[in-house]
Amino acid sequence: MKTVQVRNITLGQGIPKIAVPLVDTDREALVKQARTVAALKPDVVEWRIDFYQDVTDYDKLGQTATAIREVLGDIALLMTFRTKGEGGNLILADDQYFQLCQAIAKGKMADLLDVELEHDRQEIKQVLDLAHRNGLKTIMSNHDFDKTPSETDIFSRLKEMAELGSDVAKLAAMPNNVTDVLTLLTATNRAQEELDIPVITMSMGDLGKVSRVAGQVFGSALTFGAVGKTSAPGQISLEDLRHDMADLKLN
Ligand SMILES: O=C1C[C@@](O)(C(=O)O)C[C@@H](O)[C@@H]1O
Repeated sequence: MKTVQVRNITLGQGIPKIAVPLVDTDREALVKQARTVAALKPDVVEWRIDFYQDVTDYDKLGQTATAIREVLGDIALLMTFRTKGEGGNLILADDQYFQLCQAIAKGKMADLLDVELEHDRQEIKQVLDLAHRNGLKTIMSNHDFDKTPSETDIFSRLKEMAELGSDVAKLAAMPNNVTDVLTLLTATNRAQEELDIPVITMSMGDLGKVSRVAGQVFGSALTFGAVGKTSAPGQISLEDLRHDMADLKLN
């Protein structure tokens, strides 16, 4: 598997990296929370801009990104607009979604840009290319909040992300039983063996918590941990995650 370097972290190597989401709605609260999170030194901070009140005002978005960036020091910043259908907070028409991604890339607002798979594939390719030309790395993502797709489906979605040219492929799915958790883990293991980009997966909810701590065993390169508010069901606190992952570390 190829690894991906972002600032001083290497995704796809060693113990999974930890990303902490920011879900506040205004600049002041975001900068305050970013300061609290930065002091805890996670590998990545994910700004969930679908919660930000001025997300469609690109000047304000850029200014807030700069303000967050200033308090993060060398911690990598991931910017994510999660659409409502994939568990996010807002609906955006496809053209607005891509305009937003383009503004983030052109403005070099982040180190990493989340791009969802369920959009027009040609537009996706263009936005990935634009991000790369502006020095951003990309994480393509796909979410199913109701169920867990089949192993073949999970694998082919992750593979498609790699084929589209993303640096990293991510998939989160909701399990309805233990077999679903195993399905996600099996697909993850296959993807990390067969794809040449790092893979991030998680099984959500309580049943899936095991997948959030055992990434090193099954092949997920990063896990999301909360400081205060969570951004998805089943997310574990940063503190517990660190503790549990240290216990499970492979030597
Ligand atoms: O894609 C993901 C993964 C996630 O949904 C989770 O389940 O931890 C949390 C989101 O904030 C992030 O964008």
